[in-house]
Amino acid sequence: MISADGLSKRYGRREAVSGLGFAVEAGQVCALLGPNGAGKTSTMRMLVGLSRPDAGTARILDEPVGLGARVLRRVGVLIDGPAFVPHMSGMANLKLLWAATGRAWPPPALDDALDLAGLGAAVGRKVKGYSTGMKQRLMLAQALMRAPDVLILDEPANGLDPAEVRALRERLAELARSGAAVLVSSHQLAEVQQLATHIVVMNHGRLVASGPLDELLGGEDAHRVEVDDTARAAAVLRETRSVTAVTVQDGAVLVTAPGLAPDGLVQALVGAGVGVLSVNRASRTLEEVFLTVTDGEDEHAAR
Ligand SMILES: Nc1ncnc2c1ncn2[C@@H]1O[C@H](COP(=O)(O)OP(=O)(O)OP(=O)(O)O)[C@@H](O)[C@H]1O
Repeated sequence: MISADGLSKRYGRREAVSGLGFAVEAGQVCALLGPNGAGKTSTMRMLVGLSRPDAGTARILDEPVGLGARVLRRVGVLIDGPAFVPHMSGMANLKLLWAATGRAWPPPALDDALDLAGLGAAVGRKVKGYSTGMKQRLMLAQALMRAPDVLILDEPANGLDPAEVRALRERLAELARSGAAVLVSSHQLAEVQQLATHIVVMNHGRLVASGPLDELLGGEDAHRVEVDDTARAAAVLRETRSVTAVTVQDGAVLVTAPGLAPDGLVQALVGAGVGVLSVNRASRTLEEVFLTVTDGEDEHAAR
């Protein structure tokens, strides 16, 4: 539903996005992650036709994207924020933005979108009196009111309080369940871990990791094994069939072994004379994965 193929963008001599490729299918909530300046916003702008790639293609629902492309009517977008007219009410601003689509008022999902925005009577007040969070929620309402098949949201949780973040998460999950493809950028890794089904991680404009969240976190194939001799255990496991990765960390051995049950690991170790104290599932946090694939670059979400 959303695809980037060889997407590249330069600003002067700086290459903001380099040969980026990924896809988001219907039913997926994909989080686009990366340290500050990694190229997330530049990528999203190209995906919705707000800027032209220097190379590569952006497609939505199998159609190439460009400024004013028809397919964009089916996309809910929150990037940089729409320019609300400050002396008009929230509702009048929504009407104005909707008028640009050439379709009759009201939009198909207006009530749900307003519900999520939770502005209540304030939707009738002038936007210039809105707080940052209220403006952000009005922006979300404009992205969601069209009942989009595709959502592309740049840091949608910015300025929202925890209850609002949760409501947003639930709504995005609901939209994905009903067949939408959702791409969100975020710095809030703990939040992303609860929301995303897939992740794409960028660093310095390039793709550094992508795939289903479960797989990237280790899934069922990763184990943490406590033994009496980590060096020997690591050597034995590296020679064991099905084992694809072995690392020693904090006095334990982390093993990835697709298709091998914990019993198999214990047998291999005990058979080689290594004492096994415990074997547990070793899923990593998204923060650990993020810091590993971005070489620990500053990430303000790590707070
Ligand atoms: N219009 C522009 N002109 C010049 N340089 C730009 C422009 N937009 C972005 N850049 C540069 O391109 C790089 C990628 O920026 P981008 O905003 O896409 O990153 P980001 O991952 O969204 O960052 P953040 O998480 O801080 O929002 C940065 O080095 C940025 O300074």
